[in-house]
Amino acid sequence: MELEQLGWLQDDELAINDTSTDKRKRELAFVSRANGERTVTSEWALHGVCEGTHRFLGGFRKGDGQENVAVRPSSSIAVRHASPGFPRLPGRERRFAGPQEAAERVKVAEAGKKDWDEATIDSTVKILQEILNDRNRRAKQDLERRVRSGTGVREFRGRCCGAADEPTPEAEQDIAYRLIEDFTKPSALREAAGPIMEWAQEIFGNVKRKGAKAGQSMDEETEIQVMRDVVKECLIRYVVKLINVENSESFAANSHDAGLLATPQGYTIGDLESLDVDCIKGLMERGYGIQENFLDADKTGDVFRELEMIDYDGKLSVVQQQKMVGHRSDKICWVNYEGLDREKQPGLLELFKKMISIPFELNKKCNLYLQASGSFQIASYPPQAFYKKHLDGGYDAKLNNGRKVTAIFYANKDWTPSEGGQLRIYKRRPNPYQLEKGAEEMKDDQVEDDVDPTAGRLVLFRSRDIPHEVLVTQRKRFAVSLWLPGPAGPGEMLKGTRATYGLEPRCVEAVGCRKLVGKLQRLERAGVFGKVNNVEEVTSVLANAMDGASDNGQFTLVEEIPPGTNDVRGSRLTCGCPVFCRREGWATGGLCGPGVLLQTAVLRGVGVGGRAGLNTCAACYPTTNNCFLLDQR
Ligand SMILES: O=C(O)CCC(=O)C(=O)O
Ligand SMILES: [Fe+2]
Repeated sequence: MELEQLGWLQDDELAINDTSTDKRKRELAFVSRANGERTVTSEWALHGVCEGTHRFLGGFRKGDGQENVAVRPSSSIAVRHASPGFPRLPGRERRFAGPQEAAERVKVAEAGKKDWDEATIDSTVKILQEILNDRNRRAKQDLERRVRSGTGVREFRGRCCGAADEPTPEAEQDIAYRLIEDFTKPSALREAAGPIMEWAQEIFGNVKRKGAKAGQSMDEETEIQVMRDVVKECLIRYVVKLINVENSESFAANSHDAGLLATPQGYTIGDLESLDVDCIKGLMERGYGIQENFLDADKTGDVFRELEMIDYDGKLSVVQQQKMVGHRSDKICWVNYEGLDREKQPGLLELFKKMISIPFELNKKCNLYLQASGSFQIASYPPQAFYKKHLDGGYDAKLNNGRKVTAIFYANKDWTPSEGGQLRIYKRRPNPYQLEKGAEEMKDDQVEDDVDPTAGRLVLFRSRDIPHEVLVTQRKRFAVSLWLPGPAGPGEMLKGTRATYGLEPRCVEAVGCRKLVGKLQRLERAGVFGKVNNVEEVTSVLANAMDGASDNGQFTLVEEIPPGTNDVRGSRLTCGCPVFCRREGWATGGLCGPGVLLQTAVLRGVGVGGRAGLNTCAACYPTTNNCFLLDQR
């Protein structure tokens, strides 16, 4: 097996990639440490993504000095000896830096930026470019994966495995593509060169200091390689951070794009506590949630007056599409935040800001992988208008317009049921993933709720799953809608528990996990959703691979967490056991055999004995690579 060092993750942790040509193995990344003998004998962890049905997302760390490490996603990969390129490194437990920490570091580094002279910056930019383009642009691909992780945004076509670097016409339109290109062009790298190099120097200095303390030193060749790896990692992290900031800001500005993942870290445009737990729970469980007073009465009044003005000014028009004739009779226009008049539209400004924040808040609290969005539809339904039953999105190629969640705000004062115009919500249809797993197809849509378009009310629903209509209205009725794009697969369901919606996922460190057969071990960087105590639901916390799409790599179902603590007594550890593993006799009944057993179809419960506990390590978000160093595809 060939191994390639992907780069430094944090001081003394190294990411290693299996570079063998077998595509199924390609994306495995080991996070590892080497001892002086250049063999993996100390603690190691692994994280990875295997393509196809054996994809797994997750990671754990084991603490004994075992030399053979094998992962069996679809075939076995054994790390017997680390690659000769392994540097001598001091050993120390260390967590990965979170984005805040990274941002702090960037800030520190930025402080000294001015001291860099032109010639040094020029040569640094050359080095950075070289790193990005080295070895079939591996660093750039890594950057791309991190930028795109979880977004469902198109992959670069034909780029995998170092294919030709020709962007397709579509790629050029793709926001991720554009941002990556923008932030890696020479002029942008000139700006970033100083901070990145200073940051890298700081980390490198730490590594050396720690090495010296432990009486270890690197030879010159190793030192160069290590520094290069550190620079590469800093470069990628720095650019990812800039792109995330750019992404979140652009949606308070003037973007019409379906954007990148709405990453809550560092989000400052609006607050991320606008939604009630019940509203989120409703969205996750029955497919729709309702929230009153999303905007206060004064601001809602402003919104109403501003909508009246828009209508009065003749800015709204009927939808001309042939297929819509007889199907809807409202008038609409599309507006984004930047298109608003700061003086004359304070209500809509406030509303847009709050609605733009919704995907960021939902991503913080659920596993929906929503993208940022900033294009609002303003609709006016004159008396007798309607919008017949429809879905806003779908799953198959024809219907999938990317929309995952519909958010609608109403500003119509004192609405009474006799005035009609209700949003009629039908029962959530089972999605293809549920059908595949045996859920029953629904023959006819059944009415679930009639929602008055009352002032201050926000409705969220699953665009792909909830049939809905607007009943004939007797009075003019306004609606402000925002569609939040997101991938159809991930996050459609969280399995194993219903108690975790609306709770912030966080990393956990599981101490004292015992596999069914074997000794006490540590389990790190599992994800856990909040601290709750819900006896009714049996499992109160779900800790899993955080991809939300599958049970792959899912580890921990926790039975109870006493209120107000993160300590867990009597948890159960689960992990997947692929059928082939059992066939080949690999199933030793636990997570940590000589082979790491990874889930495909069957889940196994593994007892966790004794002192099992989950301690939060940091509030974090699954797709930001800070606790899961994963590329999520
Ligand atoms: O205005 C509403 O309540 C719903 C409108 C709607 O379904 C749509 O615009 O797709
Ligand atoms: Fe709709």
